[in-house]
Amino acid sequence: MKIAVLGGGHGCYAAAADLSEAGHEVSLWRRDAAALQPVIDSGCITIKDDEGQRDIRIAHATANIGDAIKGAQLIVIPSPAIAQMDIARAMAPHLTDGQVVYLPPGTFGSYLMAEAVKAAGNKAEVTWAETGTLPWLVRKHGPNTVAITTRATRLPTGAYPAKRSAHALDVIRQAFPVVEPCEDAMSGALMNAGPIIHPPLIIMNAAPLQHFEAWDIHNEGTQPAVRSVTDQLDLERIAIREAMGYAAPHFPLADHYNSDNWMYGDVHKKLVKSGDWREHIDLHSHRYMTEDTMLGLSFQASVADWTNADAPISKGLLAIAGGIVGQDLRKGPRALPTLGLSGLNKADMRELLYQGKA
Ligand SMILES: NC(=O)C1=CN([C@@H]2O[C@H](COP(=O)(O)OP(=O)(O)OC[C@H]3O[C@@H](n4cnc5c(N)ncnc54)[C@H](OP(=O)(O)O)[C@@H]3O)[C@@H](O)[C@H]2O)C=CC1
Ligand SMILES: CC(C)(CO)C(=O)C(=O)O
Repeated sequence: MKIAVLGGGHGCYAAAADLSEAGHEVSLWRRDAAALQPVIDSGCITIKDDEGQRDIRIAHATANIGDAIKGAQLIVIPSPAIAQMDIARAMAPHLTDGQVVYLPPGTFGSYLMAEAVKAAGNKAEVTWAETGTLPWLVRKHGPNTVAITTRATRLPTGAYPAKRSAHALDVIRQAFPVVEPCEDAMSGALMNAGPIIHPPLIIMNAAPLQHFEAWDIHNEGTQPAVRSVTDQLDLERIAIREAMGYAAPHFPLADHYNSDNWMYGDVHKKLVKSGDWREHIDLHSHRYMTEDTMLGLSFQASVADWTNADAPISKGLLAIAGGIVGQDLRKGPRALPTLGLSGLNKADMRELLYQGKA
């Protein structure tokens, strides 16, 4: 299948390499042309994983987004949510009927990006979908080398508009056989693990993160108090899902630590052992704050308000994060009131997510 991968981060390079190795014809686009040059020059991305090290040929690498998207059945955007609106605007002139765009993970970006593309004047019948995590635990080890700690074993995925879920899932499954359907884009967004795992990790580790040059939030940064707050935050996410009427499995994050039922299987020990997560995290600019907290947790807290679900941990963490960055994160860019969606009743919200905005 022809697949476009959009973005320049760890996940995009893993996507381009893995999907190429699986036999797909991949076009990799990133906005930073100079940074892409090593891939263009060598024609390859090197994978390091349990199978060893190998060079994978990438069919196309380009800084022209129109060229990357042309003819692609599937467009995969494994980029942080903060990149989504810029990428939507850059893609808008080029999307065509039948294409499927997959956001692993999404942060409700499938709804926002679809509407941004329509607002830019492109009325093509494109289906958007999102899941709860990146299909790889991965860090770059060089300008065209990725170290993949593991791959996802389950990818719960919701589509926007949900009436085209079957088409979206059929296309995505060709690239990601472990995809599992969930109700709609909001259900997919409420599977996102980033806003659950990262806010407690960065807020409760704020002092060591600012004191030490590098700190491993998953190793010494994950103490019982942090786990306990994370578990409570995740129970709030699940209560919100239930208040929305979404069915189990809810992918409790505790499974990531205790079992092999979660999206990556039993991998937490491997992640800690890799040493790749001992890093410098700037509390103002790192995506754990700008993506998972300012967008993702703010979205979750607003859905809690909208469904009248009790969510003291979500709101408490959001308030402290707001204190760190000096902003009222209740009014974040993805909070339902900011999106103009908080006035809908549940039936109208369901209809919007199923049919798409008229
Ligand atoms: N890495 C991991 O193991 C995991 C990641 N995730 C999630 O997966 C997603 C991808 O993560 P990861 O790959 O690590 O992210 P990165 O932090 O590596 O992504 C950074 C890249 O995003 C691109 N980018 C940033 N802003 C923009 C923009 N406005 N327009 C276009 N491109 C932009 C930049 O490309 P350029 O340099 O070309 O400007 C940059 O290189 C995130 O949502 C993350 O939360 C989830 C679980 C695990
Ligand atoms: C590994 C994981 C799931 C937790 O930090 C992640 O999201 C990341 O590193 O970006």
